[in-house]
Parts: sequence; C-alpha cells; structure tokens
Amino acid sequence: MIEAKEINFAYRRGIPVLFDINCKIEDGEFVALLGHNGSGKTTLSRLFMALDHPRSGQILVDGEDIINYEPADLADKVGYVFQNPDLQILADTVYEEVAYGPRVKKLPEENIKTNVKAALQAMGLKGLEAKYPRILSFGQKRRLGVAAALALNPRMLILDEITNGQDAAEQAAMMEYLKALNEEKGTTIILITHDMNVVRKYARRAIVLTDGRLVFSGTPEELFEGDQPVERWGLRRPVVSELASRLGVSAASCEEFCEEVRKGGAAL
Ligand SMILES: Nc1ncnc2c1ncn2[C@@H]1O[C@H](COP(=O)(O)OP(=O)(O)OP(=O)(O)O)[C@@H](O)[C@H]1O
Repeated sequence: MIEAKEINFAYRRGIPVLFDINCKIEDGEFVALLGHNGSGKTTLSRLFMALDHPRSGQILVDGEDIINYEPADLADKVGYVFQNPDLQILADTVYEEVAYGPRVKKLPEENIKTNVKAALQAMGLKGLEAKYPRILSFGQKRRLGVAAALALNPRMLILDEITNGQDAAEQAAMMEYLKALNEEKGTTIILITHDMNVVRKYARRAIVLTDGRLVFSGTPEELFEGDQPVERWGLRRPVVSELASRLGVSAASCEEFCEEVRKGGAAL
C-alpha cells in the first residue's frame, strides 16, 4: 500500500510542482495516473519510489514513512520503469541488464536465470539476450525496462509511459501481460499514460492531476462517462466513451461491439 499525505514538492529551482496531494493506493489495484504534460505525474511517482522526497507531507509505503529511504530500500516492493528507457540501461547485454537487479539483491544464480528468462519471454525479448541494449529499438528498450523491473518480482510496478513507441500488437501484448500479473499475482500497477483507450480498457481507477493538484479519483467510467468534461483537465475521451455518447447508448454496449470488431481482425 502506498499513501501520499498532504504532499507538497518543489525541485531545486524552488517552484512548487505538487500541492497538498492526498491519495492511497491499496495492494492489488490497477491505477492510471493521468494529467496534461507537466501536471506532476512523473514527479509524484518519483516520490513513491524515494527517488525524491517531499518538502512537506509524508509518503507511506506499507504504513512506513519513506522520508529516509533510497530507491534501493524499496527494490523488493516497488519496481519503476522510467519514461526515457535510455536512463535505465546499466549493462552491456540484454541478459545482464535484466539480471542486474536480481544480482544486486544477491539472488542465487539459478533463480536469476529463471527470473530473467521469464521476464524476457514475457516482454517478447527472447533471443536478444546477447545484444547490446543501446542498439535495440525504442520499443524494445521500453520492454527491456519492464523486463528488468519484472525480474525482481516487485509487489508494485510504476510504469511511466511504457506504451509509447510500441506498435498496436506489442502494446496489446504488454497490457494483457500486466493485466494477468495484476489479476493472478495481485501485483499493484500504477500506469502513467496519455493513452485514454488503454486507461478505459485496463485501469480500475484513474487519478487525475492538473497543475500539481489532484482533481479526480474514481473509476475510468466515472471519469469518461460522468458529468465533468475531461477536456478541461487536458484529457481526451477514449473512443468507446466518445462513440457511446454520440450514439446515445451505454459505453458497455459499445465496448462489446468494439471487442467483436477487434476479434474480427479490424483495427479500431
Ligand atoms: N528535474 C526537474 N527540475 C525542475 N523542474 C522539473 C524537473 N522535472 C520536472 N520539472 C517540472 O515539474 C513539473 C511537473 O513535471 P512532471 O514531469 O512531473 O510532469 P508530468 O505530468 O509527468 O509531465 P509529462 O506528461 O510531460 O511527462 C513541470 O512543470 C516540470 O517542468
């Protein structure tokens, strides 16, 4: 469980970027963290990971204030995948990149092998073990970042814009994997994204930030099919919600129809 209590934060230049943030993310949730560019999503997630610390307020992980923690102290609990995958690459081969975390954790070599193999398989990177990570495509680097986080079996994953640079099939495969991880293993997922179709389809809760303030917390249905126009927070409605509103039918029936069309092989 992660809880933000009355969080205020400013970077070194001193301009405040987060104001009085209160939110609680329970174990096993699948949450989308949304907001316009510069609204504070990455900043808040960096606080969750102890990459930065609040100027005032508290971040509690499993009830404990993490003010004196470093990211390594949370490695067992929270996996973080950066928005820019190049920032995360540490090793000279794809295999060693994914093995890096488990090695730091001093897992037995057999477990490292098993975890790395499973993570690479899950992210569609099997066969690339010996490659130099920096020559991978942008999408592959992103998936490598996710694989590296998965190899540590964290209870919670914070994923910053991971669907960017993926084609539709890669994106769907990645999201379906995360959905299964969430449903079957109970891994908490915090997904930062600008893709509202992904949010509508996969998230069970959406949290919206605007100019550093938390302005909404509720289900994607409440967000996109509720009374307030999400455009005022710099968001676009997902296709399903837009279609339902224009046709004057329920989003659930549109969703069913879209799913049938997708199964028929058409892009939507
Ligand atoms: N290292 C930094 N130093 C100073 N200011 C920063 C730094 N990183 C972010 N900011 C500022 O903090 C604010 C919030 O940025 P943040 O990256 O958290 O937003 P975001 O919602 O994740 O944006 P995006 O969707 O574009 O990734 C912005 O005004 C940004 O310019």
